[in-house]
Amino acid sequence: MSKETFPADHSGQRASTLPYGRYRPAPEVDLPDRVWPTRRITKAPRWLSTDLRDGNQALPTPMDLDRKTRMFRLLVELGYKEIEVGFPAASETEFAFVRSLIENDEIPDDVLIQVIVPAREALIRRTFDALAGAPRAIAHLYNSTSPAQRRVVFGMDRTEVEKLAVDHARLCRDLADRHPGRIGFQYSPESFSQTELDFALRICESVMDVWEPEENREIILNLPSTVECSTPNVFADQVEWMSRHLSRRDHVCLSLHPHNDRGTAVASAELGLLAGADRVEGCLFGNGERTGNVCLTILALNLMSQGVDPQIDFSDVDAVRHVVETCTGMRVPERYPYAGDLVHTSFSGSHQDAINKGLRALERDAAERGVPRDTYPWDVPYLPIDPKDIGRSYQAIIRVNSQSGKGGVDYLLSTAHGLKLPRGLQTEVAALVQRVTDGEGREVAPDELWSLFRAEYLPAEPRTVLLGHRSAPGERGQTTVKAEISVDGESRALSGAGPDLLAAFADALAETGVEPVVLEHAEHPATLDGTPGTMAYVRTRVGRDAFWGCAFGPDAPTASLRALCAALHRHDRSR
Ligand SMILES: CC(=O)SCCNC(=O)CCNC(=O)[C@H](O)C(C)(C)COP(=O)(O)OP(=O)(O)OC[C@H]1O[C@@H](n2cnc3c(N)ncnc32)[C@H](O)[C@@H]1OP(=O)(O)O
Ligand SMILES: CC(C)C(=O)C(=O)O
Repeated sequence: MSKETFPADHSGQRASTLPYGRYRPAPEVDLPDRVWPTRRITKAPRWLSTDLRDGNQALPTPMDLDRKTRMFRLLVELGYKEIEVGFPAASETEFAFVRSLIENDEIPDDVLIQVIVPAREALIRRTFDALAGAPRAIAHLYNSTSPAQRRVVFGMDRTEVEKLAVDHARLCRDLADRHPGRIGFQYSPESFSQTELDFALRICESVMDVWEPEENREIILNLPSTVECSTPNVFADQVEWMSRHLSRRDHVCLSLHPHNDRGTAVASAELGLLAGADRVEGCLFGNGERTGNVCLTILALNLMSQGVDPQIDFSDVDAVRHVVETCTGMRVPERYPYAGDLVHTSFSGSHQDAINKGLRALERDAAERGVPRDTYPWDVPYLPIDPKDIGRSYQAIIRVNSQSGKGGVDYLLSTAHGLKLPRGLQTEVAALVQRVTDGEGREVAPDELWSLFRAEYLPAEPRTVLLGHRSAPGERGQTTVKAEISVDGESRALSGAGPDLLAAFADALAETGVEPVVLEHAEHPATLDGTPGTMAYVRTRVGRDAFWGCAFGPDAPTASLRALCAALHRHDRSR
């Protein structure tokens, strides 16, 4: 044997020409005793939907009043209790929407609306005008804090940016004090994840000094990864560091606002929760600036998949998706977790086989234990959750193309038509289907699969037709049969004997010049074209070859004898 190492070294993998040297890694957080890695998420966080704000500001065509109202109602129906309804100072539409919610009494008593505003006086005043008459609301103040934003956007140093935040926090407090309803506060050090932690802490503390959180006067500090710029563990360290260092922590709701620039917003949010956050802001299906906000749908269903109640109703995820797609004009991609068209669909044979077996085992185990199938513990390979739990039917779970095997074919024939093909027949039908899928390079739809199966195994006009039969016990435990058949339209009366009915019929058929030997036989109750009866499968050797035949009949004996005729038909056709 060669002494060469395996796998081979990677010297073939060459340095790229990408200018990676322009980019700097995220700074590490000095937190050697971090605790988040050993924690688990055991309850749903507080959720805030920002579909109507961060989601909306990222759309090529922002939602109009009608679409915003439709989205708001959806969010309420789903169970969101904190909803950021807009940026009232941005436009007339945004302002009018907040007014319409308040004036039309659209906000349920247990739902808190939130409005966002930057640290700019005129915009803050306009925002509070929008809230007139609201019994309760959260005013969400933000300003960016990262070194780059301080330098290029504000042209300010740390102290000046801190003053900007404090002055406008004070204005918010003054306006809130004059508001007849109850206005809570949220502050976001925008671009938190790119801000030096000591400065993020300092500015949050200074804002808190103005808002004075205390018992029954919670404030929300929201930590955005405005641009996601590190692996989720670094974000988690940042969150844990803040959570540990913040004063008045008992009166602070620590919130996260992850974006998805690196494609890891969900992981960042989940690790951030482990790190001590209480609340997550995000959007349905991850809508939002650039690559989006963290996806609230995924976060919720990830919780469900771990046995934790997400407290949001995604029991009909496709209906939710429909409303979101209509309101935003965005499409949820096919492979999108939980909600994409293809995420519960399997084309590949080994997956289909395992899913098929897993679903059957689930049905069987649930029935054996007398537990309803829909509450029985889920353990089906390749399906992290039961698609039914989020309102999806099983129709699309298995689709057949050239990557598929017998498990998939069997699944479709059994779920759509109640067939229980014997294993050998499954293999044969899969090969038949493969000739189409491979030969024509395409998928075979369930209806087409059924037509293929019927044309091959359930011939409408077999050469040999069973017209009638009568059986009786014979000598030495044998069964005798008298049968009337027609072969190529010519009627014949036959009789035979054998150890069972099928063998007796095979014996009788010898009179026609064929001598079938029954090798396998199966049958089960079935309904064909709305008629209840029996489906039978018979594998017969004729000469050197063996053929499966299938037939439906009003009773098991008739179906079985017809299945033998169907096998002979296939034998004749093969010659
Ligand atoms: C990360 C986020 O998602 S934050 C939310 C962002 N959302 C939006 O911007 C959507 C709505 N925004 C808008 O409609 C408009 O931007 C408006 C109405 C708010 C403001 O419009 P304009 O007055 O034309 O200002 P513009 O948007 O260009 O803002 C830039 C100005 O605001 C300043 N600014 C930017 N962010 C902030 C902030 N957080 N706090 C205070 N000032 C800020 C900038 O320094 C700049 O000031 P300058 O004009 O003196 O240079
Ligand atoms: C202002 C905040 C919350 C924001 O939208 C962001 O930083 O992405």
